[in-house]
Amino acid sequence: MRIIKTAVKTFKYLYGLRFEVKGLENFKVGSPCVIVSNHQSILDMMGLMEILPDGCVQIAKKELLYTGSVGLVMYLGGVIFINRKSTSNAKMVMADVAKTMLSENVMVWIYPEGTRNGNGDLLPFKKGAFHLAIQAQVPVVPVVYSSFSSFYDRKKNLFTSGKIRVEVLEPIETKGLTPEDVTELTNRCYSTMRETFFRLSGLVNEPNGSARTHLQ
Ligand SMILES: CCCCCCCCCCCCCCCCC(=O)SCCNC(=O)CCNC(=O)[C@H](O)C(C)(C)COP(=O)(O)OP(=O)(O)OC[C@H]1O[C@@H](n2cnc3c(N)ncnc32)[C@H](O)[C@@H]1OP(=O)(O)O
Ligand SMILES: CCCCCCCC/C=C\CCCCCCCC(=O)OC[C@@H](O)COP(=O)(O)O
Repeated sequence: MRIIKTAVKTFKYLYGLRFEVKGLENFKVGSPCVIVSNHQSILDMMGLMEILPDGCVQIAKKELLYTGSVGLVMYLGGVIFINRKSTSNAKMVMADVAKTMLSENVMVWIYPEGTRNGNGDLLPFKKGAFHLAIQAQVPVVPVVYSSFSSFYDRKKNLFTSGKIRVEVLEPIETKGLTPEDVTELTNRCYSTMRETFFRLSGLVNEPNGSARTHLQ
């Protein structure tokens, strides 16, 4: 993954993107942890590699394994593949990940929205990442990337150069939590990340829950 990271980090110069990063010290939890971040597009791969800590593996949809050389590189890079369409299968894989995290002292990076989302807000979170953290009794470390909408037109797949703000938030402890606490933990993480997303993106969180730029 270190090799992939070095290679992918250079792409930002190609695309004229800059990253403004805050809170990297929050990765130093001194133990495995589950990192959760918002997911807007394939460009997130650059954002991922920009701050990816050593000894951190990612959870990906299994379809990506069958994307030729990229799938092979991901496999060799230690990416864990899940079948999003089968909750029972995904649960089994994640239960194994909880054990491996502790035995091999690795962090796990998951996109709790479960899919790319360029709508200028966060999708409701899936609960797998939070079950994993509670099963392994490790902290959740939220990471938020500002909206790409200021420089990336998803429909035309075109983008100009731009700055992406990234914030690593305070770890959320799960020691002592049980599966009954998953919904509360998910919601707490969701609201903290959504608030940060609007702040970093210069968006105002309308009372009815929608978002608009404060420039409008
Ligand atoms: C030069 C070029 C080189 C290039 C090289 C390559 C460079 C890149 C390398 C890095 C690659 C990074 C790749 C990133 C790719 C990212 C993706 O693919 S994102 C899509 C895949 N990821 C996810 O989907 C993760 C988020 N999803 C989940 O966590 C889901 O919860 C799930 C585990 C998949 C289950 O799906 P679903 O059933 O839809 O989810 P829920 O509604 O949350 O759960 C339903 C139900 O089940 C309960 N539950 C969920 N998980 C668990 C569990 N682990 N244990 C127990 N119970 C679980 C949950 O609580 C719900 O029940 P409830 O009664 O409603 O509470
Ligand atoms: C066209 C822009 C190209 C920008 C290149 C940026 C750097 C790319 C680095 C490596 C390229 C290969 C990365 C392969 C991993 C792709 C990750 C990804 O974004 O998969 C989508 C998945 O999460 C969710 O799938 P869906 O949104 O549900 O379907």
